Amino acid sequence: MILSVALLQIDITFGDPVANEEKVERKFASLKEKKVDVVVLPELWTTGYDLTRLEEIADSNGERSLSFLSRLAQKYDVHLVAGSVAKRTERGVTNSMFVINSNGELVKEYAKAHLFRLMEEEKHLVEGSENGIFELAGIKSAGVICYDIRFPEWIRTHMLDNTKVLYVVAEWPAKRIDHWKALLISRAIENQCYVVACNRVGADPNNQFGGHSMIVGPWGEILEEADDEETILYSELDVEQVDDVRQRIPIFSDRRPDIYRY
Ligand SMILES: NC(=O)CCC(=O)C(=O)O
Repeated sequence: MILSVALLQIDITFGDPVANEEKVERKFASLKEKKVDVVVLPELWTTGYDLTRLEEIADSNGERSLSFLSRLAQKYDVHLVAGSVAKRTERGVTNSMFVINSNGELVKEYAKAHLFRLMEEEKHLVEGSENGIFELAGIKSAGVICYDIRFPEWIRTHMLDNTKVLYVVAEWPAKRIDHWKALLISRAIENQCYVVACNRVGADPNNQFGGHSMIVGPWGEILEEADDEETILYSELDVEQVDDVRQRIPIFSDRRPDIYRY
């Protein structure tokens, strides 16, 4: 089975959900003529890291973003791994990913589990504790958010039941872009899965963001990589390749959880 993906590597207007929705709408209109199965957006694409104004700009229960995304999914007949948005909930604001199918239905919601202190997330956001596993386009998949990729044990938790595609949405700064690339390739090799990773570009008052959105294959090969400009990155994933690699080096059946610490 071939899965065709399009990653919207965009700049994000700081603290301005309306401007960001307008941009995303324009990007959808410019998607290639050929059929795309899944469109991926970056982390916190409605607000950016304008965390001190979340009181004002976070999305109440995600309602506004869900309605916007659901309309786009239906209009363009695509599934969405819709980055993440600042969602106001009863227990605080979460950094939440919405996965929406082409009928406009919410398939999965995942709240970022590991908050990133270097960008002061822990002062303004509350963490999630549920996994990001879902099925999309008939493929067992998982989604995580940015800093989460530094936790191989969390990613492994998502990959144990034959998950084949790992989506990563991010606002990863340029100064650590070498870590971004190495971590994505490592997560693909050690889990023998596709990694579909969408970062943002541009700057906010505190950071310059690095782009280099990537699609990595289950053998660790970079299939597509963007530079640090706004772009739409396309790729076609041959999902059966995951089974081939897992048969060649059967790490999942060779694991020794009886001797591991966690
Ligand atoms: N938005 C994030 O979680 C950034 C993570 C990051 O920059 C890192 O180095 O990790």
